[in-house]
Amino acid sequence: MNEQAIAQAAVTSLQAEVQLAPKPGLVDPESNGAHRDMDVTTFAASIEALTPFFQQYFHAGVVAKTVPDLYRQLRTIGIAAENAMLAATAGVNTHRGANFSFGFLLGALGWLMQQQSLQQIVTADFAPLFPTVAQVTQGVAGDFRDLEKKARWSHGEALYVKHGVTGVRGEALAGYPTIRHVILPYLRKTARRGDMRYLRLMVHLMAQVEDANVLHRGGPKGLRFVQDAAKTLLHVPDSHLPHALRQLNAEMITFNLSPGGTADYLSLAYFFDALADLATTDSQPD
Ligand SMILES: CC(C)(COP(=O)(O)OP(=O)(O)OC[C@H]1O[C@@H](n2cnc3c(N)ncnc32)[C@H](O[C@H]2O[C@H](COP(=O)(O)OP(=O)(O)OP(=O)(O)O)[C@@H](O)[C@H]2O)[C@@H]1O)[C@@H](O)C(=O)NCCC(=O)NCCS
Ligand SMILES: Nc1ncnc2[nH]cnc12
Repeated sequence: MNEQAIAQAAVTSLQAEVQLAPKPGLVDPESNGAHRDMDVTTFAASIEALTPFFQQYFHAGVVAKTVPDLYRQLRTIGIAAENAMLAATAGVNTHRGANFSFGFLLGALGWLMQQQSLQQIVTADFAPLFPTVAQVTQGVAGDFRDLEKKARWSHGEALYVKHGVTGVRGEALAGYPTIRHVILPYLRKTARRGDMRYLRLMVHLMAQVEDANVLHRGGPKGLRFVQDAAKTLLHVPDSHLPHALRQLNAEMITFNLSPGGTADYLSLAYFFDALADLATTDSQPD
């Protein structure tokens, strides 16, 4: 298994997410959703800037000697990656959350692959990866300490102080339960590839993810609106889903709501599908 192939899987996953349409409140080729400061070209520039860091995350895991060393290395790379992204997007936050999640997942995967092959990990439904991520990210808990001393809070820090919401950090510390218990079981049930499979996954995620972006913009009422609207769409047939999603997009633009966390989980879903494909191709005799 070469490092480049795994890093490239992350790149193509982010590209696939932006191209998927229609995504209520989010950027896609049809609509910029509830965003005045970004479009598909902003995301293309962001992905290009992040590309070299994905291999660095994975390689850091492959060569790490201890988990604390790996954590420190990943956060150092992560800050450099975030700065490169912001330079490429003129300061617009396209993928801060995605960079965070891909960074720790790629690093944990590299660490795990010091002992196991990708085929073994995929055959086990990625089960060993989640406790490994939870172990590697334990240092993230420090992000929640002494926040009252900080002059400025990020959106996530403010949500933690005001509502006790832990956002993407909480997911990482818990070993990404949304991937393990929502995304992967869904992907295993729906073998068909294609947009409808991911649009339906998006609806499932919007119905249950405590999306920090939606909370930041719309508060608990905004989050309830998005989750209730998505629950309704769970029962819409495939033939009617694109139209219903476009209608919800119009409403979310009106209310200025954008489920950025759900978008990142879609990227991660494409990524786990790509890893399963890599494991399959890698196991086939030449
Ligand atoms: C840990 C950081 C991500 C710090 O960021 P922050 O403190 O803001 O953390 P959160 O708000 O908790 O979440 C950050 C992003 O994570 C995504 N997200 C939200 N909810 C969830 C969830 N429940 N589970 C998983 N992921 C979630 C989301 O990211 C996506 O949306 C952003 C784009 O949408 P937009 O609405 O434009 O966002 P903003 O511009 O912020 O809002 P507006 O001003 O426009 O209204 C984009 O980031 C997507 O990826 C959340 O935004 C991390 O930045 C950090 O610590 N960085 C330092 C470097 C580092 O350590 N990296 C680790 C590498 S291993
Ligand atoms: N397509 C998208 N639109 C808005 N925010 C996002 N964050 C990640 N992907 C996104």
